[in-house]
Amino acid sequence: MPDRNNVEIYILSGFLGSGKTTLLRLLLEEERRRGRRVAVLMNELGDLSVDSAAVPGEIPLKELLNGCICCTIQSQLTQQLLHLYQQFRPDVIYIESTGVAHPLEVLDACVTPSTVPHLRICKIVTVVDLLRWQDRQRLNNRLQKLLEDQVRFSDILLLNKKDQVTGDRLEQSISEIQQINPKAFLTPTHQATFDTAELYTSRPGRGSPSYFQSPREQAHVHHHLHVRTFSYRWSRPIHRQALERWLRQSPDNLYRVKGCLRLKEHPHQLQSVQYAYGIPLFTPEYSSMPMITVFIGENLEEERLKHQLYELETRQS
Ligand SMILES: Nc1nc2c(ncn2[C@@H]2O[C@H](COP(=O)(O)OP(=O)(O)OP(=O)(O)O)[C@@H](O)[C@H]2O)c(=O)[nH]1
Repeated sequence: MPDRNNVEIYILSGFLGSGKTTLLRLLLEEERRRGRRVAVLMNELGDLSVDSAAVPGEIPLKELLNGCICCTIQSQLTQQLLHLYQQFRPDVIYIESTGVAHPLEVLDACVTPSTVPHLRICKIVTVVDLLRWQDRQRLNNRLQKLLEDQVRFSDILLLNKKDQVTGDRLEQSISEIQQINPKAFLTPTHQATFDTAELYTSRPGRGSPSYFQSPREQAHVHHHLHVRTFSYRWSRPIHRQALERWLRQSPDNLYRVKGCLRLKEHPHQLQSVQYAYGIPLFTPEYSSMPMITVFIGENLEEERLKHQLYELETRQS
């Protein structure tokens, strides 16, 4: 059964000036009609939040200024999300990331052992500026890659500013973008306006969100995200070497593992585990954290991986 305390999280991504705030305004208006409790988390690169004026005063808003979620202020994002949850118990939180944020890294900042019991990452929506897309060769390689990754790791693609492009060029952009991400829902938009029903419903064939809360494990799975996350709650200490071996052999589409656990070697000491790009790191964790580890990747076979973790944990005891 879904946990009633799960707050829906939507990440709004897209390059600088693509139309994220325009989209946020639209979504807040839609939420007002639906009568849901909403909160917003905004991240700006500078020390002034220009876009926060788009959020009506009655809506709880947290701002992360002076840094990009994915680079400098990941832990602040986690804290702010938890504050929003604890203070306001909203039904939904929209996160507007900076235009240079990598969606995977924003997702990474949202999914931590302390947030997963309360928050449910629903969709990543990317607003693509069609003019910028068509002109992307003028950006440096790193930014071109970022633009493509914003397309790649998205569930809903709004090809915005369609009023600025001609029919043939629109068709060409659609085809290029579909090649990069054939799974996302894609629609050309003006002023980021689209049928928001697409945001709140799972599309057939891509599965609907499901949650597993068995006594044995409490895992939290999102089938409808292109990039998937799930968490695993450990019930006993695990051999460090066995986990390292498992991580080394893990599929390439597992991008990130992080969380807390106990190792057989020091069963009384909580450990933090961090893994990205092939290298696991264990460090003692002195704060009180649940023994939950979070897994992030693309098209992960959650059931199989969870089964392997369960085997790993029980085989050795
Ligand atoms: N022509 C045109 N302009 C648009 C459209 N959608 C948004 N804009 C304009 O594009 C500009 C940038 O829009 P924002 O919504 O502020 O973009 P943003 O992604 O939040 O910008 P940053 O926060 O700076 O990254 C504004 O002047 C919008 O009015 C569109 O469909 N067509």
